Amino acid sequence: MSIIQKVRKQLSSLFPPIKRFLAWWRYDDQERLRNKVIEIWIRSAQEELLRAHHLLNDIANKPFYEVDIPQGTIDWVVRLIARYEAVKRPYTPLDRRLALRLGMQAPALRRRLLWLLSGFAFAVITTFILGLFTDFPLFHWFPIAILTGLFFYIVCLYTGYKLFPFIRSLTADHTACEHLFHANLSQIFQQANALLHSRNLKKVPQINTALHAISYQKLQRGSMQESTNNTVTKESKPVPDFKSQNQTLNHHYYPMKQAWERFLTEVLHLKDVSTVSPIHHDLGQTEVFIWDIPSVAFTRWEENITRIEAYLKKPVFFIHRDYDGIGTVGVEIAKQPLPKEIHFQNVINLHAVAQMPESVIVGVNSKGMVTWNYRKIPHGIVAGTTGAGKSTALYSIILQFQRQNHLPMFIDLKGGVSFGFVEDAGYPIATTKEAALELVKSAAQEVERREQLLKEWGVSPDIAVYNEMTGANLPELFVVFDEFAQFTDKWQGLEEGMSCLKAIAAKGRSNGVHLLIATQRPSQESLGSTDFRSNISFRCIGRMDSQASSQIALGNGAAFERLPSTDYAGLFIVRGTDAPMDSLIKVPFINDMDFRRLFLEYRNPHEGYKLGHRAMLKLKSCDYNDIF
Ligand SMILES: Nc1ncnc2c1ncn2[C@@H]1O[C@H](COP(=O)(O)OP(=O)(O)OP(=O)(O)O)[C@@H](O)[C@H]1O
Repeated sequence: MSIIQKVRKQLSSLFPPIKRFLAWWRYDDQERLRNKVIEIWIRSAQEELLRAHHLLNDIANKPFYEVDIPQGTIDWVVRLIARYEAVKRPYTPLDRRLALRLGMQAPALRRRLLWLLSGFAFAVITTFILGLFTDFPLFHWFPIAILTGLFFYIVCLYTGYKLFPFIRSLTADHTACEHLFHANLSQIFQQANALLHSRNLKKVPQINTALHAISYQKLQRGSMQESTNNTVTKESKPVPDFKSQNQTLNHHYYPMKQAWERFLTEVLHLKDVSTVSPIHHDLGQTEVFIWDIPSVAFTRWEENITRIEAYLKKPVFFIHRDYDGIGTVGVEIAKQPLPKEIHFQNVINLHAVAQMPESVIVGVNSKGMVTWNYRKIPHGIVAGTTGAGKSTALYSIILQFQRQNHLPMFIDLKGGVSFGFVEDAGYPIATTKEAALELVKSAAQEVERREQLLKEWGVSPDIAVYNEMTGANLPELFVVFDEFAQFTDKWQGLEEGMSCLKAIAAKGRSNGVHLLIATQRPSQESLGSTDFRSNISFRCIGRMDSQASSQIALGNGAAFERLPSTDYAGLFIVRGTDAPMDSLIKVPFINDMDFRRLFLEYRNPHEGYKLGHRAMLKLKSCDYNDIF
């Protein structure tokens, strides 16, 4: 081996760590800091709630006359739970001072120091060079150095580490906070809340006092609001009073009475509809009409969702077969239509999303965010006619996969028009059918390899448990098809490709290999056999241009009948999410440029991961938490 080759070999072994260091320097600083802030935020909220829960537990285990805890402490517990009940997000611990302190301590400080030093060095070198060639008095270097240092420092303030927009986005982004709350705190909160309202604790006079104080305050606040509302709407028409808690038993007047009566007579062909009236429950964002009409079967309500929406001019949220277990049909109506457009940045906080490793946000319905848990429902399809917003839906899901450190792999047979750039961030992409076949084959091999690994380790259920037990870092893989029909056109590799896809669809869940398929026109041919289709249970279906396509995608005509024929961009019917079946959602909008920018901000942490091979090149992730 010549000397040059030896040197080159030595140097090449240096490159990966240098590359990794540069990637860390460029991409991870803010990410890590934000994750840390969120972690601290959640942890302190958790501690708070746990303290409250333990205290309530203590009280519950004592006879009520032996409770000698000061009233102030009990007030604190009751208020804490009431506050979390009203606003579902962690509270004060994320104050500006804390975040700022964190921000100042870590990378920002380091970066600013670097700028300052470079400014200083620059000034010294310049004055020295000037001194060499001219009779520039050298003692001037000191004020010049100070000025240049200051200049660089100001530059870094503007271009460097931006913390405030993050705080603003985190505190303003209520939905994301709610999601964080739901993922991390809801269980402990519910336990504490249930305990607080248990029969045992209601006997404790101190708790009663605290509860009364809170409800009194609420009442006062309510009456104040009412009086302000009255002054504002003095001239408006009187509104029927449905305030009595959350239901009305007024059988003569209920909201949308005329519309309902028309629906009952014209669609359900009932006579004398004035004698039937629903019980009305107001649930905040939605309202339920509970109908007790034995002659109308549940399926007739379900079949007529589109008509109900047309008569009431409001979207149906869900039809309950047995509302509250009282054997009657409950038609839940959203009070407001879905927003015309919601922007990705306002709904999805990528830093919060990184904390929820099993699910991604797909969109919002009338009650809030709708998520897809890909560990439970491993494969998905996004379909819709041209302009339905499939790409947008894919973009927001893919960005979330990426931030959760999973490994999306792309098959873009339009020659890489949509996803070609992902290569720049180190993600695999196939742009020809042959390459696609290779990718699909190696994904299927990966399923087998992982199956083997799980068997060897005796880990029965899934790859997440395997990772936890062995300390391995096997990423969840997502094979994303941009337009599936292009892959399933007749060609010689189709049969082999489809059999690999079937294997992934059947065995991918426990092995962490997923399919996400986008297509314009779902058909028998383009979606393959029924058993393949039935394994793809997450459905996100936009407007379809025919009843038949909707039938294939959803098993009913909803995507053709229920979704409007104009202005349908971003509206989807979803299945396999945490929302009720066939929920109508709006997908957040993100344009191509923003998607590209956000995607390229983050480099593939699993670069070099060899699919289907036993030996893997693992990028060892550094634990930079110690900077705190
Ligand atoms: N969530 C959304 N909210 C509002 N408008 C949207 C949304 N998604 C998409 N749109 C609008 O619809 C247009 C088409 O969106 P997109 O390219 O995602 O559709 P598509 O279904 O992928 O279409 P094609 O199949 O032709 O590629 C966008 O340019 C945008 O104006």
